Amino acid sequence: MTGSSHHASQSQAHIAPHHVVHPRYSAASMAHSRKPTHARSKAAPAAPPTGKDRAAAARARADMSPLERARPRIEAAIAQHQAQVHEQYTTTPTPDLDADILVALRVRPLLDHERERGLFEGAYVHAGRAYVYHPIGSTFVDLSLETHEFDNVDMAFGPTDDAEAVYAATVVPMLPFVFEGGLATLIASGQTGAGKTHTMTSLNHFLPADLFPDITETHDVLISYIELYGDTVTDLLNDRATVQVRSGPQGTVVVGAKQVHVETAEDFLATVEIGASQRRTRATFKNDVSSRSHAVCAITFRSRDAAPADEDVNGLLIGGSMLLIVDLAGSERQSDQEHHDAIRIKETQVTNKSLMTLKECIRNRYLASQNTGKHVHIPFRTSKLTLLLKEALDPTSSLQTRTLMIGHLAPALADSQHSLNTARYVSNLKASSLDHAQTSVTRTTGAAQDQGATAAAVNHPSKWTYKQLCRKIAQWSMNTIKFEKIIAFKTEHDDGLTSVERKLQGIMGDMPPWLQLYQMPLSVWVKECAKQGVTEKTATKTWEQYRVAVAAGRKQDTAKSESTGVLLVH
Ligand SMILES: Nc1ncnc2c1ncn2[C@@H]1O[C@H](COP(=O)(O)OP(=O)(O)OP(=O)(O)O)[C@@H](O)[C@H]1O
Repeated sequence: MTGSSHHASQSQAHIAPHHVVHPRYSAASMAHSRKPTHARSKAAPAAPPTGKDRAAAARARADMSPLERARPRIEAAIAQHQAQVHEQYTTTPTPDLDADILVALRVRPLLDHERERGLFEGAYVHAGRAYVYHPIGSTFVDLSLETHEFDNVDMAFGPTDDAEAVYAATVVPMLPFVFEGGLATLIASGQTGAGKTHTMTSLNHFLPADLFPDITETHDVLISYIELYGDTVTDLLNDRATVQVRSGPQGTVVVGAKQVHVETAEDFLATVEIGASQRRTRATFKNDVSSRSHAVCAITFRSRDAAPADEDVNGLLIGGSMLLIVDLAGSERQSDQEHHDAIRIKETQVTNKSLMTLKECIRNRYLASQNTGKHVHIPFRTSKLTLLLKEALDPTSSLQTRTLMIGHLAPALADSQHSLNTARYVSNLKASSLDHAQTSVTRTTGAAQDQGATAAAVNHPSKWTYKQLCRKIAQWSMNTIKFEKIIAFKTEHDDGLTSVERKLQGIMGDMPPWLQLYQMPLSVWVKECAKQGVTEKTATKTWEQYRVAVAAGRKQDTAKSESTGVLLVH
């Protein structure tokens, strides 16, 4: 395993200092660093490029996305950041496997077809931490990279960590807990094509070797396999018969779900294989066999010494001595749907709705864990998925539970927004862990906490007044740039509407000055500054300082789980 864990109590202590590096690689120096000179001197002398060659090269460049064009510079900046991270972190902390909530991130390898499409890596794992690089800026010239470090995850797996390593770190430690009557839940989340099914299938593949034949001496092993699509729940081990998820006096029951008794490793594998083959899949832009539904494989270990199962329960009761393996449908963004037909758009909406409900439950679980004394409602009943996961996620569950969410990240830099969403999703779940909340509360109680929170909020440029923003720009540019001449503060726009009215009418492009500046391409900024007689060097330096300030402010805002920095890609 490349990485592993952090005790919840360590998550703040481990926040890295603000990673800002200025690689300042020129295209020429990059060429030097990639090709050793002796190699070039041995090569046959190249013929000087003709006009035709130059035109072809220009055409090829125009066909490339800004990211592809900037690839050498981006990769150099990332390599430099990674070298820094290696120096900074040399050990992988051991996870606290007794925590009620554990979270992991897994970055899969880049696939051949992705490489062929010119995609390249933008996610990384080192020493139990996951890093996501996120490009900012819309053109080749003003590109920079944000670095996002996730250090409150319990485990992090990189592309070279194989399925067996993931199984050994996640499932194996859960087994004694399950045999002692606990409910262990493993949930795979992440964007479509990020590797959720790949992981969950392999966990089921390794499991029988650790169970059979010994387990059969003391326990019956029963498998149920169901699929959730919107409010429709289907039994994958019973010809896709419709079943119902209900909450009753005994707990959550999947009424009518078949429980298949397996006695050997072969039986186990064959049953799981049948269930998996019955899943609803469809080709999406990102994945040829995308799972368009959530799948839940429940493995119950019924002790022969225990009282016989409750005869009133007709189906699967989510309870103790159970391993729940949950493969969520992949999340997709609006932009991924451009290639979809009407059916797939509908599927995506259904999927996204249930994922949003799960997110809301996680958010409210976090609020509930903050010990504010207020009752926080967690809307488990809003979707079948969350109702089914209620016991696993409800802090007031009467069962002994351990829940591990593995967030899956596709490695491509082009997928960084998805990767950030997934990493934040699991980070938020970790923050809602009862163990984590207790340690945070003891470390940050009282006034110190309030002052810290206020300082963080004030530090982000979005929280500065317009005057403060102008003053900062003046200060960084040694009183040469008058920001108010570049971006005016207007409460009224040219169309006579106020900001609020524009917002209500959904008029786009109504950005506050701090965001206008953040999104302004460097070339435009330099041109505007030149009108005031400011040199390109001063304008560029000021622009860079501002982006660093935005990243630093954001780092403090999200200090619990994520630290950010900026890599300037030159
Ligand atoms: N760790 C890995 N090593 C090698 N290949 C992987 C790995 N993870 C995923 N893949 C490959 O990536 C592709 C997509 O994986 P998978 O179907 O598991 O994604 P998914 O997240 O379940 O997608 P969806 O949500 O669309 O169902 C598959 O071809 C799979 O074999």
